[in-house]
Amino acid sequence: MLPVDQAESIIFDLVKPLESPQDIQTVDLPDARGRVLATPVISNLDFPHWDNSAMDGYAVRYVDITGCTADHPKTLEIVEEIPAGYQPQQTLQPGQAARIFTGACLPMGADTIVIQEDTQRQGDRVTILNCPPSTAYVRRQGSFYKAGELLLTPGILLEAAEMAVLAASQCVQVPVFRRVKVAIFSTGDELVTPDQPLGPGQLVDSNHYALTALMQKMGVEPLNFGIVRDVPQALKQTISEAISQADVVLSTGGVSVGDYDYIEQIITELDGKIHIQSVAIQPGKPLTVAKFPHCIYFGLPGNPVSALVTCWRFIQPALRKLSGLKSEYCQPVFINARSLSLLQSKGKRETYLWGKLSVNNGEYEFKLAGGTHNSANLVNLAQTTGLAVLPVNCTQVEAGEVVKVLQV
Ligand SMILES: Nc1nc2c(c(=O)[nH]1)N[C@H]1C(S)=C(S)[C@@H](COP(=O)(O)OP(=O)(O)OC[C@H]3O[C@@H](n4cnc5c(N)ncnc54)[C@H](O)[C@@H]3O)O[C@H]1N2
Ligand code: MOO
Ligand SMILES: [Mg+2]
Repeated sequence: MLPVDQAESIIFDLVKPLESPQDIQTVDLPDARGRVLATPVISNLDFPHWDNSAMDGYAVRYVDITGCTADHPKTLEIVEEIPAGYQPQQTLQPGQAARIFTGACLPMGADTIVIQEDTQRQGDRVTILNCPPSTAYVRRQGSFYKAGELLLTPGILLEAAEMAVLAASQCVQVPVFRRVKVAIFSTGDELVTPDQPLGPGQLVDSNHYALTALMQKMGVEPLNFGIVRDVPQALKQTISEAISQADVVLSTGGVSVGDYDYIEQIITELDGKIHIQSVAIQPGKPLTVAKFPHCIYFGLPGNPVSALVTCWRFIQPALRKLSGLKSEYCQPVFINARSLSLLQSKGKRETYLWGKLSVNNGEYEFKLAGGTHNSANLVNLAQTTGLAVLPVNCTQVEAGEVVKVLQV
């Protein structure tokens, strides 16, 4: 049994991120959300594009109003009104001001904005009652970003803020990495789909739904290979198709030591190289990891909790790396939280106990899910947001103590 951290680094090293030109595609801007940026984005626009006003008020020449106060006000002639989107026509001369609004271009000659609250208007004249600092409320062209500099770096996930940056820089065709293809199948003679009647000893293939949902959430492309019987020939057929079509294969079941557990044997027959056969993790011990020339194979344990916990712990970070995300975005997130519950483990394997991670009065808390903690019990896995981690040899964490929690 490999320690969890060793298994983690073997998996991470096996994964080679998408980076070749064939892995890059161009998508229309509206379709870029949730994708990973593949090449640097550089804009030929300055941000702000022009000197403009940050407030509604008057554009002035600072020299004209220096030192003025309510007791010693200064009156200026208004020569122009400049709403946003309008190109100023006048250059301010001594003693002149322009009415200006937030986001509107600064007229030539102006260097400072006086907010309208500090003024009094009389027809085409304005009296300045308070002198702001020089250059107040002026957003200078290029002060946020200079054209030609790096705007967005590759390997980032495109979400709301990045979409705004792309749109603002008029990047309407976005270079992104293609979606990673993940083949999913479940193995077991006992399995039926949710719509089939349950015969004696049968069980619904819930793993398919768990894994597909997680893959959809991650933005990868799941390929559904269905349920495969515990028949070596059928398994061999499915595995060879899956490894030829996908970047990653996720199967569940058939990786333990039972007479119907064929996965490792078939991987070997198909010339896959097995790197991991079991991990000192509870649940999830028989996790099997193998490499084919163009594909990584994860044989997840069949028990529903074991399948999902190994995915959260190992597969999600690996898929992030494969998708082209920078390594700083790939690591699992662990949080120190105060446990509200007594946590227990046999101490032999690194133990993951499921429950709710939440924040109370600014402090993270972990509450163990009620009911039975058994790798076959998927019922109390619902609503899990964190997995408390008890290291090997740690058999108990008292309620009130701090525990490391994997955020899921
Ligand atoms: N003698 C030993 N037996 C077992 C060991 C061991 O070390 N020695 N390890 C146990 C552990 S730990 C686990 S985890 C399981 C893993 O078993 P497999 O990966 O071989 O999975 P199966 O035997 O095919 O199924 C296990 C369990 O899960 C149910 N299952 C399977 N597929 C699905 C599915 N798609 N959806 C829902 N449930 C599924 C299946 O019915 C079994 O109950 O092995 C232990 N045994
Ligand atoms: O590893 Mo198994 O998942 O303990 O049941
Ligand atoms: Mg088995």
